[in-house]
Formats: sequence, C-alpha cells, structure tokens
Amino acid sequence: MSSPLRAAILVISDSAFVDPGSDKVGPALTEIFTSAQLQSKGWTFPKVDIVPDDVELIQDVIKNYTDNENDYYNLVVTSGGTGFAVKDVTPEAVAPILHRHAPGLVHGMLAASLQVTPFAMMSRPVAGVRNKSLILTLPGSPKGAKENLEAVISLLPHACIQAAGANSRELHAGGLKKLESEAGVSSTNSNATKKDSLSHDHHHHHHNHGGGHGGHQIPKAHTAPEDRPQSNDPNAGPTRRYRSSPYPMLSVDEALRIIAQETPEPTTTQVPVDSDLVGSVLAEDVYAGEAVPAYRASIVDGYAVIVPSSGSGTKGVFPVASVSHAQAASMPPPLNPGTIARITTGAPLPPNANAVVMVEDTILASTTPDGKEEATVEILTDNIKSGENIREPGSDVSRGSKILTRGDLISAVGGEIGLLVSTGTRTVKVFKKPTVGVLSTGDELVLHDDPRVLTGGQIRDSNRPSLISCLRSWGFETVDLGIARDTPAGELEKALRGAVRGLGSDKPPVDIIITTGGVSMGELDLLKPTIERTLGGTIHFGRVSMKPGKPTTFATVPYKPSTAAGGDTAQQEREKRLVFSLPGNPASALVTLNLFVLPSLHKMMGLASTSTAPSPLPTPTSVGLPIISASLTHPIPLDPKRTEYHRAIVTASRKDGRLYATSTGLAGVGQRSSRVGSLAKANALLVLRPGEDRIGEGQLVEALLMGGVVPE
Ligand SMILES: Nc1nc2c(c(=O)[nH]1)N[C@H]1C(S)=C(S)[C@@H](COP(=O)(O)OP(=O)(O)OC[C@H]3O[C@@H](n4cnc5c(N)ncnc54)[C@H](O)[C@@H]3O)O[C@H]1N2
Ligand code: MOO
Ligand SMILES: [Mg+2]
Repeated sequence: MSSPLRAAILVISDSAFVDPGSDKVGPALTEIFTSAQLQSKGWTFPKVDIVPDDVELIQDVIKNYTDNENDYYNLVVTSGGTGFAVKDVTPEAVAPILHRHAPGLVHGMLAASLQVTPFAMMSRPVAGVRNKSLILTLPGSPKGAKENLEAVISLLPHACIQAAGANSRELHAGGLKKLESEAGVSSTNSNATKKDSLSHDHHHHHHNHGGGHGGHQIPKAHTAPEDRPQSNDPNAGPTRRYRSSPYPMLSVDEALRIIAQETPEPTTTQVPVDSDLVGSVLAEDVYAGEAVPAYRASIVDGYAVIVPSSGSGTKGVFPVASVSHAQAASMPPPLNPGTIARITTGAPLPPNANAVVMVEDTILASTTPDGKEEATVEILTDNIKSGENIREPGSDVSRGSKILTRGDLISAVGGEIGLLVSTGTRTVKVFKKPTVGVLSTGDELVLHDDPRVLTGGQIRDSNRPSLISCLRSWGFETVDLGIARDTPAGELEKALRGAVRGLGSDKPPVDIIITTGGVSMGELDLLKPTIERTLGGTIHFGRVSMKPGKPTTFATVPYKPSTAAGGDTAQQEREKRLVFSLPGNPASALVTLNLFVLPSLHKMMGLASTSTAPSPLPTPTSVGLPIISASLTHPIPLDPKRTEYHRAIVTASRKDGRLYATSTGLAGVGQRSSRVGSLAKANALLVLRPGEDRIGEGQLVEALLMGGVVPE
C-alpha cells in the first residue's frame, strides 16, 4: 500500500464555475486528503477542477482522469449536482460512464449522512469503477461532502488498488482484515462485502440476471434509477449480453404517442416571402397590407363608358377621348359624358366611367386624318349595366382582411405564395424546419459508390442515400453524418456528439439524428448502450410490435449549446435532441422513417399547430402519412403477432373511380426487411393488423400514402 494514491476532486457547480473564488468544497476536501493521516496512507496532493452542471463536460473531464492507462487518478470524487433540482445532473452524467457500479459505497455514504440529517434522503449519489479508477459523487455542501467522504475514506485505498487490478485473493488474505478493523467492519459478518461489492464479477452479475437460459430475462426491478433495466454493457461481451430484449414491446400507437410527447414545440422565425417559403407552415395569421386591386380596374379589353343613370343607352357612335393601358403610368384623365376611353384588361378606369364595353361589341367608325388612331367608335350593344366588367378596389382582397391562417402550409401549388405577394406581404413568421442528420452504423458498410468489388461480408451503405433522398423530398435540410464503425469503440459516440454540436460549415448542428443499424440483439449492436451509458441519454422505447421495424429505438440525448454556466431551466429543458435509431435492414429503415420520423418532423415544422378557427375547407395539415382505404387486388397472408406495413402500389381506377392496392412482392422474400426493392415503385404501406390467416381479394385495407396515387 506504499504506492502513491492520486485523487481528483471535481467541483460541479454553475456558480463556482463562474466565480472559482467562491468555491468552498475544493479546499474542504483538499484538507482531508492532505491530513497527516491520509498522507500516511499514500494519498498525494489532490487535483481540483471546476465544471458547470453539464452532462457532457462532466463526462469529458472525468474521462480525462480515468481513460489514460498510463496517467489516471485512482480516485475521482465529484461534489455537487446530486440533488433534485432540474440543473442537478451529476448522477445522470456519472452513472452512464461507470463500467461497474458500487452500490455498497452509496449505502455507506447515505447511512453516514442519515445519522446527521434526514435530508440525506434528498441526495442521489452514485459510485463505481471506470477503467482503473474509483468514482464517488458527494453532495455539494462542504460539510456534507466532508461527512460523506470521511464515512468511506478508510476503505478507499483498498478499493482503488483492487480497481487498478491487484490480485484480489492476495488482498483479501492480507490487508483486508486490517482495513476492516480500521473501518469498524467485522470480517466475520461481512461475507457479502467480500464476495460481492468489491469483486469484479459483481457488476455483470447485477446487470445480467437474465443471462441464464430460458428463464425470465428481464432484470429484477430495482428501485435506484441506475439499476433500471438498461442496454447491454458492451464491455460484458457476447456471453453476458441479454438473451432477450429488456425493452418492452410497444404498439405502434403507443410509440407514436411517446414520440409526439418528446418532440419539442416548434420555434418560429421571420422569413422573406419567396419561393423558398414553399413547404413552410405559417406561425401567424396574415392580414392583407394592400387591397387587390388597389384601383378600379377593367376586366376586359374595350372601351370605358358612362352608362346613363336610366340604366341603358350606350348604343351609338362616340369619340375616343383617351387611352388607358394596364401600365404603371399615372391615372387616365376623367371621362366627359358623351365620350369613351379605350382601355385594356387590368388598366385603371378613368374617373366618371362606370362600365366597360368589350371591343368585340364595337366597330371602328372613323380614324384620325393620318389613319393611325381611332377618332370615333360605334358601340353596338345597349345591354351594358353600370358596374359591368369592372373590379372594384379591394374586391379580390380587401385591405386588412385575413388572407392566411397560422398553421397553413405554403404549398407548391402556388396559391398561398400568390396571395401573400399580391397583397404586398414581404415577410412572414413561419415555424423553423428541423435539420436532420443521417448516420449509418456498422463495420460491414462500404460507401455506396466505392468502385471496388465487394469482398467478404461487405455491404453497400444504401440506407444513408435512400433516407437522405426521402428527407430532402419532404423538404428538410439534411446533414450527411457518414458511417460510424462498431469498432474501434468510440466512433459512434464521437459521431453522435459531433452531430449535435455541429462539425463545421457543411455539417451544422442537427435537431434530429437518425441512425440505422446496431439496434437489435447482436453483441455489436451498440446504439442503445452508447446513448444510455455514454451520452447520458434516455431510451424512450426500444422495441415496437411491427413488421418490419421491430427493433426501432427512440431516445433523447441532453445537449447544451454553450458551456456558459447558469441559464434558465426552460432553455435547458428545450436543449435535448431526438435520436431515432432505426433498424439496419434497408426496408425496415425506410418504413420506420416514414412511420415514426415523419410525424415528429411534421410536429417540429408546425403542422400540428393548426388554427382553431373553423375552416370551410378540409385542412390537409395533420401529421404523418395520410391514410386512405383501398381494395386489395389479391389476398395477402397475415402475420400472427405483429402489425405488418406491407409495401404496395395504390392506383385510382378511371373505370369505377375506386382505389386499388397491389403488393410489391408477397410475403416471404417479397416483403423481407432486407429487400429495399420492396419499396421501389411503392407509394403506400398497407396496415395489416395481425391475424390467423389471410386477408382476401376485394377486402378494404388501410393504406398509408407515401406518394401520390397512380392513375390506372
Ligand atoms: N436475435 C435476434 N436477431 C434479430 C432480431 C431479434 O429480435 N432477435 N431482430 C431482427 C430484426 S427484425 C431486424 S430489423 C434487424 C435489425 O438489425 P440492427 O438494427 O441491429 O442492424 P444491423 O445488425 O446493424 O444490420 C442488419 C442488416 O442490415 C444491414 N445494414 C445495416 N446498415 C445498412 C446500411 N446503411 N445500408 C445497407 N444495409 C445495411 C446489415 O448489413 C445487416 O444485414 O435485426 C434482426 N436480428
Ligand atoms: O422488424 Mo425487422 O425490421 O422485420 O426485419
Ligand atoms: Mg444487429
């Protein structure tokens, strides 16, 4: 026990980060380590760092302490951030990066604190080992931190040395008795301590209750949050992975409900009215700033006339007194009774004129002497009423009237853009569209355009190009996040962190991350463990009862854009990113993109924000794929358990006006989830609920439309 023991003290506090001079914990804990007693046990002068309450920063700093094999700290104690306040994230940051938990130390610290104050119950400490370092989280008050540390300190040298890899038998045989007596623990009734808490096997044991054969494999319910069923520990290897998924199987509806709940409310932005507006949703009601037309305008080419108040009497020969063209020039002069004015469609009416006669209802009577201009024109009809062929100012759109409503989608048809620009609307408030990052995962993947012949188990990365195309066609900005390999470890973590932070000008930060692959039961299916254990994220679901797409996983990861301390909690709450981890099989990835990601994107772009005002028109603004019914052109066998999303072509018959659905390939190979071709030409997913037998020809089925209906 003579080798030096190195300790790092990490003070986690927004306020101490801003004003290091205000920190009292660092000095208090330093004092303990530099006491004569501890120095004699081998402790050296500790290192002290301060970080704000930020999951990523906490993890980064701790990993710096623990991940360098040649230069690591034996003990890392954090202080602060273990309470129940929203900003308290220390356990969330530390628990996921522990390789092995040490609940015994947690008990020890809590028991000691409880003797001092019942408020100890309000602390949420975690403890465990990462690589060769022991990590403890202490409370944030100098007094509490000291008490907790003092409660366990005498055992720590032993634990640290064991964590660093000393032979445990030797330690048990020799030093343990001495240590126990120092700590007031009797070795005779501490079998559990010796066998479990400190032994290397403990963690695996603990996380893999289901590791046996056949039995009920969901780990026993524990109460502490760090003990809830979690993803595989990647360090445990294939022999110790779960042999059945610890994630409950959700229905598609339940999964969609969770996604809607976790998807943040849309944010807004002011943008110019131009063609880039197509595909955006208005975040405000829009009122006409100008009347259309702004002046009394002619609807036809012809002659402006004064219809007598008697109601008729336009027939006859009249001198052409002036000309009014549809142009930006000044208004024409007033019309005198007994004269007419030539006018073009859309041109302003001369004052006094009250109707326009179409040129077809006239003949030329005489010309000017040079023959180039009309002198007099004969009107052949007597059938013109006052107001005829005239658009009154504001009769198309009156100034100040509501032209579009919050929640309206600016379509590519052009009507909304036309309405906005015609009334002089130069900018509008819209909902910001999310940016989506797409990441492929897997060692087997090669770039889709790699010219080399495939060897061994190589697969072309088809998911990234197909998903990115689909997302772009929906009108979303995409960021290509490339391929993350399963090995070496850490690529996935790096890629996910980079996606959230942004990786330069061509890779801006994304709002939503989509990954494909690595979410099922293989020992290299690393998505779930990386999200949960490394990024401190939350997996909201990890399995859905559907075919294809069963391992579809949905998570959120915490994110703070700046390292600035403090900040309002509402802002922090908003700063999480959605992660859709879709199955790697190409058909599964595309189907689940359509089914799960699209509704979330729709909500984020404001499509769920329709105005409450009643509209005479059906609002085409619900989220996700539109659903219709179509009749089957052939029978399809049903899956006994899972709802199938069967790829099909829906056509509209010109003969009977009905919609028909035809499979792109029948069950078995045709609809196999690896067969991306099942989506070629498909414009619909038939929703086939599980059943015993088959659904027959001519039956009506629900169809989710991915593309336009094809005329037959
Ligand atoms: N024991 C079990 N095995 C599997 C289960 C299960 O419940 N128990 N689920 C199956 C189902 S369903 C699916 S879907 C897949 C999902 O697999 P992963 O999401 O873990 O994906 P990978 O294992 O990484 O790859 C599966 C498959 O897809 C190919 N792939 C992956 N990425 C791409 C890409 N970007 N482009 C083209 N192809 C890709 C990969 O090479 C594999 O062939 O798990 C079943 N297993
Ligand atoms: O559920 Mo998986 O997506 O069928 O192959
Ligand atoms: Mg897999």
